[in-house]
Parts: sequence; structure tokens; C-alpha cells
Amino acid sequence: MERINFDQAQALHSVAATRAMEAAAASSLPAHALMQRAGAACARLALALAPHARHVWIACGSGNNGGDGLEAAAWLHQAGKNVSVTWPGAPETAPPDAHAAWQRAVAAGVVFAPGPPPGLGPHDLCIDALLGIGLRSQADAPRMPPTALHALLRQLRTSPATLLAVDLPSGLDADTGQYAAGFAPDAEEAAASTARHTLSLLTLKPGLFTAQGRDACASLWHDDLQCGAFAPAATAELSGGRQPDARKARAPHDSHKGSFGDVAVIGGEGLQARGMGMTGAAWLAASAALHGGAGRVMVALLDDGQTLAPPWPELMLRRVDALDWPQVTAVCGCGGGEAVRAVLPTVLAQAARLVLDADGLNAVASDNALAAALRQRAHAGLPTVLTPHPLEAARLLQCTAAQVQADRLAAAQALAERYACSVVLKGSGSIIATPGQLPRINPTGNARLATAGTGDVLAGLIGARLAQGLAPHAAACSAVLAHGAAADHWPDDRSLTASALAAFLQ
Ligand SMILES: NC(=O)C1=CN([C@@H]2O[C@H](COP(=O)(O)OP(=O)(O)OC[C@H]3O[C@@H](n4cnc5c(N)ncnc54)[C@H](O)[C@@H]3O)[C@@H](O)[C@H]2O)[C@@H](O)CC1
Ligand SMILES: [K+]
Repeated sequence: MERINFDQAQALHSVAATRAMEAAAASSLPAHALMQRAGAACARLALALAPHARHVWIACGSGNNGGDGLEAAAWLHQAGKNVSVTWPGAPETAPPDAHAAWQRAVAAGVVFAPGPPPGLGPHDLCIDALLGIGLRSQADAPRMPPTALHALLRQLRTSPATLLAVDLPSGLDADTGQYAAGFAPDAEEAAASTARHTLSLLTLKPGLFTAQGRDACASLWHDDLQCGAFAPAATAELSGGRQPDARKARAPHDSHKGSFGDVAVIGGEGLQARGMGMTGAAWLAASAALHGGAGRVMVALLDDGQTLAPPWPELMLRRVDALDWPQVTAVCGCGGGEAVRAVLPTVLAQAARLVLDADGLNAVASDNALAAALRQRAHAGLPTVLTPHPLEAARLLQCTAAQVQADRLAAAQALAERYACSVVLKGSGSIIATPGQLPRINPTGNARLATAGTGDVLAGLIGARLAQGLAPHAAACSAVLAHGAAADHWPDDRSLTASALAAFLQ
């Protein structure tokens, strides 16, 4: 068993891949062995998390997730714990493994009760074994009446005792990280200060790391039930570990500023165009590119030459028509407003490498010719990274932001395929997708990044990584990881602003 620290690369497996692994492992093991291992792992972690628990209450569902809970109950009872189980399932309808687990729990003398024991306190432990990877939409006529299941889930979530979820927090979709309808915690449940842990069994699932998954699983553990050899090919991977550092890798002693590449930030609509000055976004992207290690950073503002001097002397002002396209990595769109449309045909056709952000993406979404020009870049061998947030992704895919969020991995991959380029779908557990590559989920970052301008900073940093010579997928993964890590290491006594974040990057 390992504790997941969110700083190591990990292989992730979908429900289908996990089922395949389960079937392969089960066929070479004695009957019920996998579930016994799952229950034992759960009991071991339970004893470690709540060694002084006076009571352990286990809420079990009617499927095999409930079976894991029943197995854990037998183990914990044998370890001398005061265990009670609530199991609204029935032996005659339980799947075979869960039925065998129920028999073991009964034989061990486990107490069955309709609800939690009275007086559960912070030293005690609750185990959520209601639903695992068998979660279906309500329409699939579940065996347990949803109201009973929801009532148990509410008692688990609002109890003062430590909460351990078996395999998944119940109601969370293992593939997408979204709660099924009716299962998201309400305000009171979300505000409960219970310590929460999740023990993922056999595999780590993508949904634990993106969308609502990160908040849902809280502290995460993994046990492969000694079946690692049966793991199929990964569905996705978690970014982590050492990322390629283009600057160190490429830097001979006689490096000069040209060795690290030129970034040109194109954006920042001027105040006079529509009464909304957005040059700050371009400066933020430029600052991030500079601090991220680009050799030279140029800024082409879309402000009709109103700005005469950059805010930092390291930055160079350029007109769009004076950029040396074969040399530059363009970061285009930050604060670009409507003005970016006029320059996009040139940028899309000529920029040697491109990060397209914000208003650049909105322009492509609403203009077929620009969309075709974007696709054409791949045919011309010109690398591109798109950096949409969910609403921008929805515009590009002609769907709603809710549909994007409902399956972030699929949405990012669809965008990457549609435009034949790399895509960073921002949000909790940012997804990086590139045609022909395993999608990545980024584990770093936190709610502090939900402030104006941090997206511009990310675009600039990806630009720096591209300019340093990394391929688009690697550049995007490295920059997203570093951007989130900067927020994770942010001093508690300092508020995070985008300009301070840009200066904090490496
Ligand atoms: N079979 C085995 O050998 C193993 C099973 N494992 C456990 O088994 C789990 C998967 O078991 P199952 O496939 O039985 O699935 P689950 O136990 O996750 O869920 C299936 C049950 O939940 C009900 N249900 C599904 N969606 C519902 C909804 N929206 N509302 C109300 N009820 C709903 C179904 O009617 C069914 O009774 C894993 O998550 C894991 O915990 C692991 O122990 C690994 C080994
Ligand atoms: K569960």
C-alpha cells in the first residue's frame, strides 16, 4: 500500500481497464481471494488511521464495494475492534464475492445494525463501502433504494469520525471525477470537518485526480492487492516526478540569449478600441515567459501603438509586422479582445511554434476560416498548444461547459484530435492531451490559482518551454506542473497575484 503524495508520476486506469485487471487476476487466484485482500487492506489502513477508535461503523452497499466493507468488518472484528455494519443489501441478491464476505462477517460475529452507533466521536472511524466502480446513473434501477443509500452517505459525511472510502468516495465516477446526479455533497456535508481518506483498490483511477475528484478523495492511498503484474496498459497518466528541464539539458557553457529561444506575446487590446484596456494580460504572459527561462521576450500589443515603453526593461516592444516568424514562439490571445482576430491569420500561418489562449481561442471557435488555418498548422509541421478553460473548450467543441466538465479527459482528447494539436484543459486536475499520446492529468495547483491573470501566466510559461526546445506535449506538461507547484508552495502569509506568480516561476 502506498500513500499518494501527488508528486510522483502514476499510471491511471479507467473502469474498463480496472475490470480487465480484476478479471485477469481473479482467474488465477482462488475464489474470493481478491475481495479478501481488499478487505484486509482496508482493515490495515483503518487500524493505522484510527488506532484508538472505540467504534468502527461500516456502511456497505449491495454490490462488491459493500463486499469489501463486509470483509473489512470481519478483519477488524478479529483485530478486537468494536465493529458494526449497516448493510441494506440481501444475501440472496448479493454478488457471489459479496455473499461470501457477508458469510465471513456473520461467522466472525460482526454486529449488524440499521444505522451508526450513537456517540461516534473524532477518534472513531466510519467506512464508506456503499458504491465503487459499479456506480450507474439513477436510471439504471439500482437495487438499493436511492433514498436509503443517500441517507447513509449523509451520515458518513457528517459524522465527526474519520471517514475512509473504499475504492472511491461513493457516488464519484471513477472515469470522469464527477459525482453522479444526486450524489454531490451539499453545503453542510462539504463543510463537515471530518478527516477523509480514500483507499483506491487494484488501480488508480483518472476520476480521483480531476474535476471533483481531488476534493472528494482528500487523502489518497493505493493498494494493488498484489496484482500489479496483471495491470493492463494505462488509460492516462498523472504528471509528476522530474520533468524535462530544457534550459539545463541544452545549456552549454557558452550559451547566449538566443540559445533559449524567442517568445513573442501577441495580445493586450488597447483601451481605445472598446473601452476595455487588456494590456495587463499580455504583460503577465511576457513576465512568465521571461521568468520561465525564455532567452528574449517580445511583446506585440494590439493597442495601435499607444504604449511606448514596457513595464520591465527586459521586455521588447514589437509591432506584429516586425516579428521574425520563423524564429519566434508566439503566445497569442492573452487579453486580445476583438483586436486579435485581425492578426490571427498571420499568426496561425507563420508562427514557428504557437500557444493559443483566451480570445485567440474564442476567435477560432467562431470563425471557420481561422479553425481551418489552425488545423493546417499540423499539416505544415508547426507545433501548437491550445490552453482553454472549460467554457472556451465548450465553444471550440460546440457544446456546453457542463458537457466538457462531465468528461474532461474525453473533451480534451476530442479537442486535440479536432485541431491536431496539444491541448491543456484548465481547471481542477488540468488535462494535457495530444493526438497519439497518453493523456496526462496534472496533480499540482490549488484554489489560489482562481484569480485573474493566472491563465495568462500559464500561457507565457508554456511559450518559454516551447521556445527552449521541448515538444508541445512535454512543454505543456512541464509548464502546467510548475505553474501549479508554484501555487502549492506559495507562502501562507502572502496573497497570490498573477504578477507575483509569474515572478515566482522557474
Ligand atoms: N469482485 C472482486 O473480486 C473485487 C471487487 N472489488 C470491489 O468491487 C467494487 C465494484 O463492485 P460492483 O461491480 O459490484 O459495483 P459497486 O459495488 O460499486 O456498485 C454496484 C451496486 O451499487 C448499486 N448502484 C449502482 N449505481 C447506483 C446508484 N446510482 N444508486 C444506487 N445504487 C446504485 C447497484 O445496483 C449494485 O448493487 C469495486 O469498486 C471494489 O470496491 C475490489 O474488491 C476488487 C476485487
Ligand atoms: K465507496
